Amino acid sequence: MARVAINVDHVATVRQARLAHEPDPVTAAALVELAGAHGVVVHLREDRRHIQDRDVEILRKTVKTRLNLEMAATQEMVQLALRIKPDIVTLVPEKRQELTTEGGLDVVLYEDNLRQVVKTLHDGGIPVSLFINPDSKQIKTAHKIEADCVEIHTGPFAEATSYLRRQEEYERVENATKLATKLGLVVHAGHGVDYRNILWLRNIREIEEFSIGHAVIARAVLVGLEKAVREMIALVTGSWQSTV
Ligand SMILES: CC(=O)[C@@H](O)[C@H](O)COP(=O)(O)O
Ligand SMILES: NCC(=O)COP(=O)(O)O
Repeated sequence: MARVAINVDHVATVRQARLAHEPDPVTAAALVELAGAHGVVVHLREDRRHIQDRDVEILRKTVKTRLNLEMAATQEMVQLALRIKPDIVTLVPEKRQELTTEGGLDVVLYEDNLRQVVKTLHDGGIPVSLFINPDSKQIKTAHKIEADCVEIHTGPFAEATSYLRRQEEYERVENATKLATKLGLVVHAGHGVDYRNILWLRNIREIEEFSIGHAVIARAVLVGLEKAVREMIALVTGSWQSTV
């Protein structure tokens, strides 16, 4: 059975919208672990638009499952990872202007630099995953530069608007997963995974872990809203003496 790691970035997105203290991704991480998640994922972006350095430092002390730090393959981030020592680093491409990660890391183009970054992280005792498109060249190069794991980018599959496109993208994810597994790489999958498309992806048995963020945080806002409003009304009417 595949593991489920929950990305709590967008708890921090809400907090940063007001530069407030809440909601706290550290509290969210504790709750996702209580709910049975097998890991916590955070993407420390270079522009610090959601997760902050302090969050990662505290999470390193509080996460009891596995802390997966997603980051760009830059000197700054590598030094930070070596200091904080997450359980695994996932190297992802980053563009300042993007709304979210737009594509996989081009391991073929940046082979030499990525080999060096993988080695530096390994020397620091940190396993490395590469977030890549479901493409055989990318997978073979990830294996060549001694990554431990690949996270197959499921965004194009998730965004497919017709059944035919979805089927094609699903097959790409499936073939890529099988090739990576054959080469001995651990396979994770993520981006855009939601409560509907997971019913397809869960059939790919070789995927060892799903990395899911936005869909879970978005649903949490909605399924938790009713309780939050009832609690506020109870406080206003005096029918509940809160200890919040
Ligand atoms: C690499 C990936 O697919 C996600 O972790 C994503 O980058 C989350 O962060 P954003 O939503 O800021 O893109
Ligand atoms: N690596 C993917 C991830 O952490 C979450 O992506 P999303 O579910 O927020 O699209």
